[in-house]
Amino acid sequence: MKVGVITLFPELMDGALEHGVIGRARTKGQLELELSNPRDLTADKHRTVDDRPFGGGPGMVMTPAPLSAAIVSLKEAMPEAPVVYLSPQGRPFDQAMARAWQAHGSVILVAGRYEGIDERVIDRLVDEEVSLGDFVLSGGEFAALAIIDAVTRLEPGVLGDPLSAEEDSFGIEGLLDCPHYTRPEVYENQTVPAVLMSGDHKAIARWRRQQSLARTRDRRPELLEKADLTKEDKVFLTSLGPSDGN
Ligand SMILES: CN1CCN(c2ccccc2CNc2ccc(C(N)=O)cn2)CC1
Repeated sequence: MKVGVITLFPELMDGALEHGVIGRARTKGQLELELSNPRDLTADKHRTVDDRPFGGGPGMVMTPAPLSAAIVSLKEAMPEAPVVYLSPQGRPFDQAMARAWQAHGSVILVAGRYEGIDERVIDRLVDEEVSLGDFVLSGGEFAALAIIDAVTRLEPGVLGDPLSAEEDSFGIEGLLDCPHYTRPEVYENQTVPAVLMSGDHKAIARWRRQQSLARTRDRRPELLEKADLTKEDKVFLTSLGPSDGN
């Protein structure tokens, strides 16, 4: 997987992607990260990357020239990669998008700062505007990091057990994950569901599936509409009483 990121804070991106699963994927060459800083592509002495907004108003806007130069430099290195701008105005990011970008093999992410970027850069160079959710961040970097993590996990060989990428929430046809337990068997007088201690793998799989179904119905019923449920799933769901919301 090749990921390009345009950011004014390359060290922030680098540092956050040196650890754990993602750090190992970089070491193993499963994830290639290419960063481009618009400040390095400025022409003036003060290395200016922002300016006041036309029409007035608070804050600053990222100027088009250095930002465009940074995007073009990564497009040259990754000509097939879609250019994705992270912003609250974007299409909601989801697991399907992560799978699509992993399958495509490369993506260029534009992390905005200030009040945003000059619209002419979006018109000319951005293929897609994407949002992590309805909230505001100081910059697009943390949104880019979340996307890089979600996409890299799907790269074959990155996760020890390939099934766990599938078993993540939204991996099992979009159902929420079941509860997890580990040692000690009794913790603060709380025990572990007996079925998990039974060694009956069929019963354990059924319990986990039913927990996922019940949780999804209680917390995110709209996801159930999109999930492809078996007959047994549907029988179980009808057997549940009114949702307790947890
Ligand atoms: C104070 N301003 C900071 C800059 N910001 C802004 C505006 C436009 C583009 C990028 C940003 C960077 N912020 C992001 C980015 C993504 C998300 C998301 N939901 O994916 C939330 N926030 C607007 C607000």
